Amino acid sequence: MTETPNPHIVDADTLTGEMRPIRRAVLSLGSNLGDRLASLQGAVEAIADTPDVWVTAASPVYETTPVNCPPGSDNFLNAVLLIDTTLAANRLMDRALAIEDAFDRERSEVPNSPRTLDVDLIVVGDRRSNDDHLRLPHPRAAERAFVLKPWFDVEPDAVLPERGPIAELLADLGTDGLVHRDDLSLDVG
Ligand SMILES: Nc1ncnc2c1ncn2[C@@H]1O[C@H](COP(=O)(O)OP(=O)(O)OP(=O)(O)O)[C@@H](O)[C@H]1O
Ligand SMILES: Nc1nc2c(c(=O)[nH]1)N=C(CO)CN2
Repeated sequence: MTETPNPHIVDADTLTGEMRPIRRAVLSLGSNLGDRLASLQGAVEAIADTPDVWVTAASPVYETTPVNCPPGSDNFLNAVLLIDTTLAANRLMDRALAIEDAFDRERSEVPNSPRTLDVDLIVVGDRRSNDDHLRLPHPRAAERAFVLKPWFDVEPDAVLPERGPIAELLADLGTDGLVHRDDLSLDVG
């Protein structure tokens, strides 16, 4: 449900027909199972192949210590993508889940269990949502250096709505547990 101060104001996601604004979105990619780089690169290609989505930047790749994961979990590779899209945010969420499935993502009852691919929506324009299916901005992004650092690399002046400039959030959080893998990169074509 989109939050808007005036219920008669129609959110962009409820518009039908030809007119849809282009919005900038930030996607976080993660993998700590299988061929991690291949999964991240595959996700970039699948997102780039999505109609009405244009990938504008891929961040550097970071090797990151698992945060709030089961004991013994392996390190992640994490990166961030900037996209422009005219897709409704819910359609983008559906697409992200389908891409995870295509890369053999298994869903477990165990929170934060190892995964071949995680595609999270961090922000989609100024869209707010508080559905189980789609929470925007991502409710845990502000506490995640593995999201904020790669995002900062590609958009240093970005602001996380209601939380503030990501540069400030990152300065408070620090970057312990993150290693820039300058031997790895994502190709946006
Ligand atoms: N902004 C969002 N990005 C990704 N998934 C979201 C978002 N908001 C809600 N979801 C929902 O969360 C579910 C995916 O949860 P998943 O198991 O991938 O969480 P996770 O990535 O392990 O943990 P976290 O949400 O803390 O990153 C999906 O059902 C998806 O619809
Ligand atoms: N380092 C790291 N830790 C995590 C990650 C992640 O992508 N990287 N994702 C999580 C749930 O989405 C939980 N913990």
